[in-house]
Amino acid sequence: MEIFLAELPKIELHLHIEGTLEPEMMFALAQRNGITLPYADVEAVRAAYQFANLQSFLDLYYQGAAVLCTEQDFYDLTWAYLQRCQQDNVVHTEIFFDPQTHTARGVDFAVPLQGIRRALAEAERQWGITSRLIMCILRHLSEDEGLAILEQAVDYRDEIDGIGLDSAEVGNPPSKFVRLFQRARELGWPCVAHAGEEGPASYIWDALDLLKVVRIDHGVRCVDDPLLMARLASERVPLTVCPLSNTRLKVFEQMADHTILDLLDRGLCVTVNSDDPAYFGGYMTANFRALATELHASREQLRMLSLNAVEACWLDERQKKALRERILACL
Ligand SMILES: Nc1ncnc2[nH]cnc12
Ligand SMILES: [Zn+2]
Repeated sequence: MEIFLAELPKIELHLHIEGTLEPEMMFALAQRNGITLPYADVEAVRAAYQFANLQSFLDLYYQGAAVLCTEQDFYDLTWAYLQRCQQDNVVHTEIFFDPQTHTARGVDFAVPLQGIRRALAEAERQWGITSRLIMCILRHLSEDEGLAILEQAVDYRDEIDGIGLDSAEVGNPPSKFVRLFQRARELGWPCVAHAGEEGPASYIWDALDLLKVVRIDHGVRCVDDPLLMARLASERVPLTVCPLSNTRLKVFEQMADHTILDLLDRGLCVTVNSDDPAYFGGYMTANFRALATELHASREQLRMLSLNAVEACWLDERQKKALRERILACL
């Protein structure tokens, strides 16, 4: 199984680049930028990663992101993640970034974008890893603040491939962002949204019907609503599920309780992703491994999860066909 897990070509569709900041890099960048961290050492950072829910994670995630200041910082962060992709046989990745987290600290809008883009281009050149970049709107902030950052993105239209919605879900429903997503769609961007991670199944309906997203990030709360599950299956709406994240943030008490394989068996287009791997204890292979060891997923199911990600990704049909063949060749 371990060889199969290593060799299976993987496609990642739910990855926050700020969530790949390993404690070692957090310390190195803090030192480089003259920032004092509220931790004595790397071990103290890791020890602090005990989360009760999404908000307790987000507090540390935004605090950690404050060490990212220059284009080189974002390049180094993204490059380290792409090296992990290479090791894990991730052949295509669609990455989120949160510009508002950085512009709020006085970092220019172009800085994260250009650092991330430079690393993505280098990984495609060196290793053939293809990618897309999705700009996320922070839902705990106002729609007007989100609209302002969306207008800044217009100047970089060709360097941003889609718009997403993340951060604190409960109390910040999709209905808060209808105008923003309408504007994003008018500008030609495909849209995605976190929905049904901690929030109710109704947020998934609203992300689809009000925001007209093409994928749902997480979406695991759909199990509470049989009508919604039937719709997701019949329309093959992709759900970018994040198993290790879900257990670390207590969306499921333990991996044995995770419903991803039930959703797969019911015909939903579920995929496996790592979300914020530096905080949740594992990158792509670790997420697949957790399903194999703790949910007893078969090779057929794991292959199907990877094929679903091909279906859900934003590559063109020719590239998708080539990826499908590589996955099906993996026995
Ligand atoms: N899992 C998650 N849910 C919502 N917002 C996030 N930002 C980074 N990771 C997130
Ligand atoms: Zn996420």
